Amino acid sequence: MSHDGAAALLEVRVTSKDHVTAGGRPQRVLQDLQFTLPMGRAGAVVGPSGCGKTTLLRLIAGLDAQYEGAIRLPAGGRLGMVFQEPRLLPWRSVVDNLRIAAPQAREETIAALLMRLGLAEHAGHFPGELSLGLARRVALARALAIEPDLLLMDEPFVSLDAMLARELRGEIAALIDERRVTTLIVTHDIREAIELADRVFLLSTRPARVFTTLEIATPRRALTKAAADALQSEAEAAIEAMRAHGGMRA
Ligand SMILES: Nc1ncnc2c1ncn2[C@@H]1O[C@H](COP(=O)(O)OP(=O)(O)OP(=O)(O)O)[C@@H](O)[C@H]1O
Repeated sequence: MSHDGAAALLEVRVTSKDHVTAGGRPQRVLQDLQFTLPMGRAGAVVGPSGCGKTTLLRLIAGLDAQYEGAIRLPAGGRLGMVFQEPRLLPWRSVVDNLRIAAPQAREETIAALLMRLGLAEHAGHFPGELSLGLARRVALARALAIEPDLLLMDEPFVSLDAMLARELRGEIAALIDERRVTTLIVTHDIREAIELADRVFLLSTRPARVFTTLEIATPRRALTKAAADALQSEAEAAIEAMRAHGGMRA
């Protein structure tokens, strides 16, 4: 594998990735999985439960180097990551969590980020005092504080109630537009992906590959319900066709 950062886009080409099962046998999780995402754009990876989405994100983040293929990060190569679990330092306040992650960030930048994400009044709170929704916001603020060249998010709305999830989705969409940060979001929810991304990569069942890419041409803010419905139908038809072929190339 190779993992370097000098491209004008995120380029992912995973020829193969195996995990070892509890019984000690190799299990192919990803095979011939390829996609690209231009700088400043948002991509969403959508796939069935257990198909390998988190595995893919870990390869892109450089947390797992055991794969065949090549991954090139957008120029700069600085990564911000929001995990499913917020993973904040429990013995540090919200503002300290940001300061520690981004020691070079100016105090005003950190204060502005906390304000922007509705966290100003929680700056002195400790992670244990926060709801999951707030902790996710802190994790997002922390990832943005480092001014990443690539922002990776793994199921940022999972386990939030519908209203909170909608609210956070709107915030993230606005932040992506404002900051033009190249963003890759993993989700199992097609509608969520269509509403957030410029490009949606649909993954097959295991071993996962990208079997369809949806281009969301309309600017995010101008996406009408009718246009989102049409894209969702297109995605669902592609998934049906993929399943009908037993996960093989349709
Ligand atoms: N470290 C590991 N060792 C062995 N098997 C693993 C490891 N990590 C993941 N797996 C297996 O690889 C497959 C893909 O897991 P992964 O978590 O990447 O899928 P996912 O699409 O993110 O799932 P979900 O939608 O449930 O979050 C699963 O069968 C999982 O059990």
